[in-house]
Amino acid sequence: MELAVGSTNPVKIDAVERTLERYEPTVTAVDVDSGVSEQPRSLEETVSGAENRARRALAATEADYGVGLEGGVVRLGATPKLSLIMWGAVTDGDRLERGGGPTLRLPDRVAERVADGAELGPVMDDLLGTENVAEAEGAAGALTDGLTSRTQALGEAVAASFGPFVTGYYDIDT
Ligand SMILES: O=c1[nH]c(=O)c2ncn([C@@H]3O[C@H](COP(=O)(O)OP(=O)(O)OP(=O)(O)O)[C@@H](O)[C@H]3O)c2[nH]1
Ligand SMILES: [Mg+2]
Repeated sequence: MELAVGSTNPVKIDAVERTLERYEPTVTAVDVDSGVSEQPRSLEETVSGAENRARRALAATEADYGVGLEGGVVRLGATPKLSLIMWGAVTDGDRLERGGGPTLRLPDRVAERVADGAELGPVMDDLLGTENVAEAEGAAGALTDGLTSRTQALGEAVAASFGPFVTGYYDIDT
């Protein structure tokens, strides 16, 4: 199975390769524009980023499927707290399916800076004293003491958005 992923971040490529291992995927990383801000700030913007990445990656290749993954932040609850969300989109050029990964609350000192306009990755690096944690365990790994990782978390979004293409359960949808 040939897959085009709309990112050159190795963590995203790895998440797709590992999750879809059963289908013996050949994965091409495509440097596409997400069409949304570097740090999406709503569910809609995050999902749009994933959709654009999936469509643009497929359009740039001869792959069977285009896959897009996007991380964003949303406000949850009454207090102005931010949570990290991860969404995926998969298209075969005809249908497009979406699916989400986990949601993790951000610590207040991280959320405050992201709310002020900063991008999550660099803020996490500052907090942890790391370089490019977004290409390693990610905020998802750091905030759970390694109970999950960015690869695993993104993998859930891949599974959720790819499922409709490989099961028969959606065939009766209109
Ligand atoms: O989904 C995520 N899970 C994580 O555990 C995580 N840790 C950090 N970030 C940051 O969230 C922002 C948007 O992410 P994003 O989808 O634009 O990815 P990215 O910028 O790393 O790659 P890409 O844009 O080159 O594809 C970027 O500031 C990332 O650094 C994460 N996002
Ligand atoms: Mg990005």
